[in-house]
Amino acid sequence: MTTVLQHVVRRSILRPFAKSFSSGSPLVDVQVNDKTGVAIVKMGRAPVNGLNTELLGALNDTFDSLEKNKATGMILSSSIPNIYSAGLDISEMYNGTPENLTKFWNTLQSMWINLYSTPLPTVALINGNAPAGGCLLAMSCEYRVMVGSKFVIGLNETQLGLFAPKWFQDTMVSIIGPRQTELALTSGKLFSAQEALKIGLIDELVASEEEALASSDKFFGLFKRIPGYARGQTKNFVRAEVLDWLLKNREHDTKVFLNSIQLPHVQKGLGLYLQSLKKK
Ligand SMILES: CCCC/C=C\CC(=O)SCCNC(=O)CCNC(=O)[C@H](O)C(C)(C)COP(=O)(O)OP(=O)(O)OC[C@H]1O[C@@H](n2cnc3c(N)ncnc32)[C@H](O)[C@@H]1OP(=O)(O)O
Repeated sequence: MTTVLQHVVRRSILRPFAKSFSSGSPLVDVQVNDKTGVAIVKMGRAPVNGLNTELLGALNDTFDSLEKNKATGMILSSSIPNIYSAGLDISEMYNGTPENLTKFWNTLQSMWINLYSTPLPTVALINGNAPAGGCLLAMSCEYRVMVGSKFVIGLNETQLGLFAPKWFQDTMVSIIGPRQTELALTSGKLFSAQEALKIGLIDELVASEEEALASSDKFFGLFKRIPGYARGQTKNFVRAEVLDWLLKNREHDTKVFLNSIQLPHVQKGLGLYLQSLKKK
């Protein structure tokens, strides 16, 4: 079993920076700024950046490669207008075989572990709606900037007859605290941009992507004179408790997911929810 400390040390080693970069997937576009070394990673799985096994795997590979190629920071955003991510692809969870469901969940776990624990400074540039898994992606970054006030963000799983897994919940608790998380999660609340700002679920609300990029630059600028090793260790110690739970409980977490998602009433609810989305 990998402990948090082994994980931190392994991932904090510095390597030389390469200027060009390809994500290797048509679903993820990566542009690295030659001057700053900051990578803008844009999800582009039409129509709504549903997080299926392929997109999750492509994100995971991208995070790995950015670290190996020594990017200096990462902005996680979307190339789909008005959508950050609609969260987990419900089609993957509806009528899935145990094998496919297991692969899907394990890929999600790996992607999250990589994103949550990366020593790179990370910004979520939230340029669209970010329900459920979309909110998880944004919350796993260190700084959140939302562009425009018309979008919503939150963990709405209970509205689908599901529950946010412990590590989704813990990630939110680390940002807005247990009281607000309990209120939000039990009611499946999707926060408006203004509400999210007020509660601290997002750090900034700006009017344009240009402003969001300027805010990101400012955030990355905080670390100009901080040695990467010291920053990375500090980040991971702050995040250790949340991360450690999943590192130690991956199999248990997968079993809980498989048992819950295959319950007949849960499957029925997912089917109805999918239908309601398609009927719109
Ligand atoms: C124990 C289990 C734990 C884990 C549980 C869950 C975690 C999750 O992440 S579950 C996903 C929760 N997500 C949502 O509830 C969001 C649902 N989607 C929306 O609210 C809207 O689609 C959205 C606001 C994101 C975008 O709205 P529109 O731009 O108006 O698009 P449409 O609603 O017309 O959707 C277009 C197209 O995409 C399909 N779609 C939408 N979301 C999903 C999804 N999460 N998974 C799969 N497919 C999705 C939707 O059905 C439409 O399909 P077509 O009609 O076939 O084009």
